Amino acid sequence: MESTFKEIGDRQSVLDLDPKSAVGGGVEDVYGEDRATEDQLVTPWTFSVASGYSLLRDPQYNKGLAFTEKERDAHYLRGLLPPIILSQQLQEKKLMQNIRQYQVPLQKYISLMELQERNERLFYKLLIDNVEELLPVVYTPTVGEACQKYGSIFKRPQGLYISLKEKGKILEVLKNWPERTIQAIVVTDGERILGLGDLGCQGMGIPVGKLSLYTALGGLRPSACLPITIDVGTNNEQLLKDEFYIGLRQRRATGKEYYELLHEFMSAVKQNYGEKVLIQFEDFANHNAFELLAKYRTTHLVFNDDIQGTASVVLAGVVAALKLVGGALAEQKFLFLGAGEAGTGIAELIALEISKQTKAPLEETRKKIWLVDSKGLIVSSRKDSLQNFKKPWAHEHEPVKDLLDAVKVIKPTILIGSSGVGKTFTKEVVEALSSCNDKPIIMALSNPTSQSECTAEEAYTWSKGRAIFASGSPFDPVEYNGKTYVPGQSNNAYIFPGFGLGLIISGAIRVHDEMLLAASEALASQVTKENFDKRLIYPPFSTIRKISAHIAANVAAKAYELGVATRLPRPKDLVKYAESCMYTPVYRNYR
Ligand SMILES: O=C([O-])CC(=O)C(=O)O
Ligand SMILES: [Mg+2]
Repeated sequence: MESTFKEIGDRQSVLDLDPKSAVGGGVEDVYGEDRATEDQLVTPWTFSVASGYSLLRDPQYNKGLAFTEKERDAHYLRGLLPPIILSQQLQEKKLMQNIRQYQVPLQKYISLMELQERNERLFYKLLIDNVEELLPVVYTPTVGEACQKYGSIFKRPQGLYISLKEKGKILEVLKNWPERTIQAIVVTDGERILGLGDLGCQGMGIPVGKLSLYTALGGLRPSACLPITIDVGTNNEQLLKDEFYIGLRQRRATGKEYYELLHEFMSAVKQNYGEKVLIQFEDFANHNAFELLAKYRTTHLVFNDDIQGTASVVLAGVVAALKLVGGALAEQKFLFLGAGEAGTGIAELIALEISKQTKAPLEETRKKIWLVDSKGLIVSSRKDSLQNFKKPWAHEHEPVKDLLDAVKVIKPTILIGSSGVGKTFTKEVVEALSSCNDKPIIMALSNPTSQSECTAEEAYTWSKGRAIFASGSPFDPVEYNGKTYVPGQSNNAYIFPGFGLGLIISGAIRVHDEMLLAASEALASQVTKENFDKRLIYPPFSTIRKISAHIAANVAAKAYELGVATRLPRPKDLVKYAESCMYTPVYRNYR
């Protein structure tokens, strides 16, 4: 960055960023051992610029109309801005007014992405201060539509694209990224974007959105986050025919070709960024997701958000819901629609937790959990034809052809939708579930909203107001029989930002399942009496940074306990430490 500025012109100024002006006394955007590295990179909070003009065009440093008189004098900004000076607060007010004028969610998305590319601190300030309103814009459901149209709304690359063309050169490609200190990577191959299927290279919207949440909800520095899309082609015929499609125009590479590229990628990441860089696998198709996770979890700091992040958030919701409904986890009967990453991932984590609580072997606790896939209930007679990740769930039972029949014979207390297919919790299904439960727990997890197994309104109406309901994408509160019901959002966004923060502040080098249980426990413990009184099983997103600090602390504590934390000595108060490490996007003063 420094050299770029130096090269542009002959005039130079030194931007001296005053650490005292930042909330947290200047420790805000550095973590543990990386603190030294980061300080070296910007020592002492200084970098050179050629002109105010380039300063205004650098999203990391630009403050727009918030540059002070002194800064305008010192950094060649005179005349480049209108005379007025706005506070960050007023800038926020103006932006929110603008965004609210847009009726179409995608327009809001585009304007927020433009802000991110123009003034990063203002983007994050806005997102943090208006998280409940803006989360559905930068994240599900709108991000799904953005990916579908990414080819036409794409303006500037927001992450790294690694395609088959880069085979043999991935290390060089990583070096093209301007930031050297990377702490978190979210990577997709675009094959199963939310419940929308194969969007190929246009899946980039997902790693970009997830990493925005890493910063806004979990406090990671934006510059330490790297979104990556691996492009091995797409099997989406529509995209292949689309003249504006931005990815490789070929069908997906599979088998050896696919795994060699992925292996080169994983090795290059470790070589370039070290073993403490976190790699989050996101929205891979089932057939690769399980294999990649199994292969790399013993050599890299990785987790799969759809398998493990989702599992952790759902377990937390179930534990909280049982406080409303009564009964122990081990007494519940679970039925899933969908036996892919989310379904089997959640099922396994629940079985693990029951096993931990009751000391019963995992093979026994799994028997409380039943899964339905597109061919009906997963039962032992189907075992030979099942994919490996489904086999643990093939219990002894007569074949059952569909979800409705499965609800009738299994009589679950908790129904979980993880199929990626919308409108599958029909009136009959919800009524059958409600006929055997006073307070049926329904989780319709598939995203975006169009793929939700049912809507909040349907769940409350068909259960006659008795359901405890949560969904992957947000729904507005519902009026039913004069009462207002507020649905919960059971989305891995509650977990991954704090989870990642916990891994990073402890210098963890591996992810273990116990760490996911620790995250889940921390989230469930953040549901207050006030939330329960409203029948909420998750705390509101407005308190997410506090929640993330608690999750991070619990995860870090577990990492130390398991001996996979490398940041020594262990900070005494991990919650305080996590909070002190979080990036805050308040403007800094430039001397
Ligand atoms: O992105 C989300 O909203 C949750 C998620 O991981 C998915 O649906 O794949
Ligand atoms: Mg996902």
